[in-house]
Amino acid sequence: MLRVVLIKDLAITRGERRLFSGLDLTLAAGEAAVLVGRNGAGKTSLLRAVAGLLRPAEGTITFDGASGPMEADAARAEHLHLLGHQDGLKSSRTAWEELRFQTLWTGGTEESARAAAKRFDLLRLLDLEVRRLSAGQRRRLALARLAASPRALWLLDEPMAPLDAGQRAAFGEVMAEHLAGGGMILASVHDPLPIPTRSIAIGEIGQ
Ligand SMILES: Nc1ncnc2c1ncn2[C@@H]1O[C@H](COP(=O)(O)OP(=O)(O)OP(=O)(O)O)[C@@H](O)[C@H]1O
Repeated sequence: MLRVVLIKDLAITRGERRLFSGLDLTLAAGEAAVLVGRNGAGKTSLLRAVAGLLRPAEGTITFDGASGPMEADAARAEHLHLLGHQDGLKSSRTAWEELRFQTLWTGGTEESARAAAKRFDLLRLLDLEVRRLSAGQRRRLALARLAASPRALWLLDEPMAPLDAGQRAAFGEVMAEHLAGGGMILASVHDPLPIPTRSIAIGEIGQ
């Protein structure tokens, strides 16, 4: 089980532009941190770097388990879930086919997929093709997939954006349970999350 993510002296460059440098961040089991900053500051880029999809210009990102350092590729493959702006859902499958397939693929069970669908009020929508869902419904399906999969580190890129007030509250409860179970959350946000978090300013002077 992943217990700690350590980011040390990180710098990220896109094209010719240095987005930030000298970023240090430690995230331990049970903790949530939010990345805040203007549009284009580099919040998404940082999440992608933690997920291993973007190579930092400088610095290190390392992962520790209960018994010490973990190999980074294995830690990412087995313990991390990135939810980006694009929900990453296949549009021609039904909501249930997609939720079931992806939950099983990431180590969950049919029961956990069904429970997550209920949690995000998706039961009436499960027979619909993904392309027929609204933006908020698609996000709820992506969040159900997240909740149904046993992954310790949630990397969330503006997860609340298309959700209505009721669904934001429901997702807040799911996040709180994830943290209480030893999970970790690193999220890019423009609006606060409904859980206790630490704020990390991205792209400020000195970074
Ligand atoms: N492939 C790329 N090549 C060059 N520049 C890129 C590339 N991808 C992103 N960028 C630039 O990197 C910068 C940071 O983008 P990023 O998506 O990380 O910002 P962000 O803080 O998440 O912004 P927002 O709040 O708008 O979502 C932006 O200026 C963007 O144009």
